[in-house]
Amino acid sequence: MTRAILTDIEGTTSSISFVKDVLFPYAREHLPAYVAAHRDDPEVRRWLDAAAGDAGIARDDEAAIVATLQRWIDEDRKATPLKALQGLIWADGYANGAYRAHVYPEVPARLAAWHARGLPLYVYSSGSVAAQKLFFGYSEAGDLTPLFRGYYDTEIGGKRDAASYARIAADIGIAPADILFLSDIVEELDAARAAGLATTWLCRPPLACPADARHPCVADFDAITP
Ligand SMILES: CSCCC(=O)C(=O)COP(=O)(O)O
Ligand SMILES: [Mg+2]
Repeated sequence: MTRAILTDIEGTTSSISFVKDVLFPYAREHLPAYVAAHRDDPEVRRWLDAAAGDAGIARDDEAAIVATLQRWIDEDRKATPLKALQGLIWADGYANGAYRAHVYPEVPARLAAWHARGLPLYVYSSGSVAAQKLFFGYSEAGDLTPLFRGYYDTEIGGKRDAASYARIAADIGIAPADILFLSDIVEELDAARAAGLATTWLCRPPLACPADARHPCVADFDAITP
């Protein structure tokens, strides 16, 4: 029996295109000026140092760190320091109205219906928790954050690692089998299943569910019956 829902964002609640064609270019463009303006903020410094450590760059070589972060954006690297810095940069774009986060049309009503039924809803995304809260706080459908009980990012572990889902289930305090994980990425669903979670694969049009799909597969949230 489903007692909680854990959802991915990109490709699941929201289009891949919004993340890749709007959010990533915004972060890429504004990264140099943001780092220059905030290099001494403790949180920014922490993530710049972490990125430098991961990349084997001297922590005082700011130009190399910025260039590395921009390359990671181009490669869609799910590196925790990059994701944290992206979240900080995106805050300005949401606040000044440069964009609002895309959500598929049926998603807000379906989340609201599950929430009204008493099903606790959680997010697990490679985007930082701060970025997730901005995303749903400034969505095209308005502020959806009251619908969510909690948020998880890669600080709890990678999305293709079964141990991450075990940690999330333990943190939520619900048996893994009673948590339904929604994602568009089969490797994430495989990892969640390995930890004992129930899974549903979102294959958004123009993609279609393959006949031999190894997870329950749907085209949208209306087809999910938890
Ligand atoms: C929540 S902010 C935008 C999402 C993001 O940065 C990203 O890398 C998407 O990852 P997901 O795990 O939601 O597919
Ligand atoms: Mg996804």
